Amino acid sequence: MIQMKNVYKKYPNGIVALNGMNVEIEQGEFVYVVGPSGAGKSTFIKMMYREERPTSGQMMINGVDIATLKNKRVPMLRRQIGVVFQDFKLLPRLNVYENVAFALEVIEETPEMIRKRVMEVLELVGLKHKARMFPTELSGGEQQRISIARSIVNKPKVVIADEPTGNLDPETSWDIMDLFEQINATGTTILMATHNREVVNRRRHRVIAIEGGLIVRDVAGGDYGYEG
Ligand SMILES: Nc1ncnc2c1ncn2[C@@H]1O[C@H](COP(=O)(O)OP(=O)(O)OP(=O)(O)O)[C@@H](O)[C@H]1O
Repeated sequence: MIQMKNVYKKYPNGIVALNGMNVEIEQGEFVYVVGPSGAGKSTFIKMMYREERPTSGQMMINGVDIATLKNKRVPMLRRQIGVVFQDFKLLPRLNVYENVAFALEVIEETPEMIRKRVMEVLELVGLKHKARMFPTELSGGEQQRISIARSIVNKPKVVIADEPTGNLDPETSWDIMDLFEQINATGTTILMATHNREVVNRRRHRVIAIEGGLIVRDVAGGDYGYEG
């Protein structure tokens, strides 16, 4: 479970990105985070995997306050959380297999276990046959599939996605959404910041709308709610 209590974030340049946020997200929920540009969506999401720290307030994940978590404990936290970005962030010198295996190799799993699990997630995203290819040889949609495979290889409880369909055409975006729904159906929490109105309106889930660093709307099965 994710719980934010009075989370306030002021960047060193003086900008207040989060202005006292309170939210609770239960295990297994699918949550969209929407709002205008600069509203604080990315900052909100970055709090969840300790990419940024609150200036004040509590940021709890499964009972642990990650706002005050010691740096040496952060890798442990990140193992429970998968992250997917708009621009994929695959390592260009590693092939598909190696990109996905990387997260497991750093926690020293056995080679047999790594191989089995990597092939399993590549199969799930439909790209087992491209395991030896490099990121530059793949389409945007395929690269995003690989980054999703990488995000779930550790069997995290939560997958956090910041604009995962932002660089993809509409048709590919639906395929990517299907994958997130499939992952959610296994009990994994999905938290997704998005500007994709079509997706939010057609695949209904909880919607948290942020404006000026505050939650202005929080509705189960809500719509996108913004024009343009
Ligand atoms: N690293 C940073 N240093 C200073 N200010 C920042 C930093 N990151 C974001 N901001 C500022 O914090 C505010 C919120 O930014 P954030 O990226 O969270 O918004 P967003 O809702 O994700 O926007 P977008 O939809 O455009 O990605 C903005 O005013 C932004 O300029």
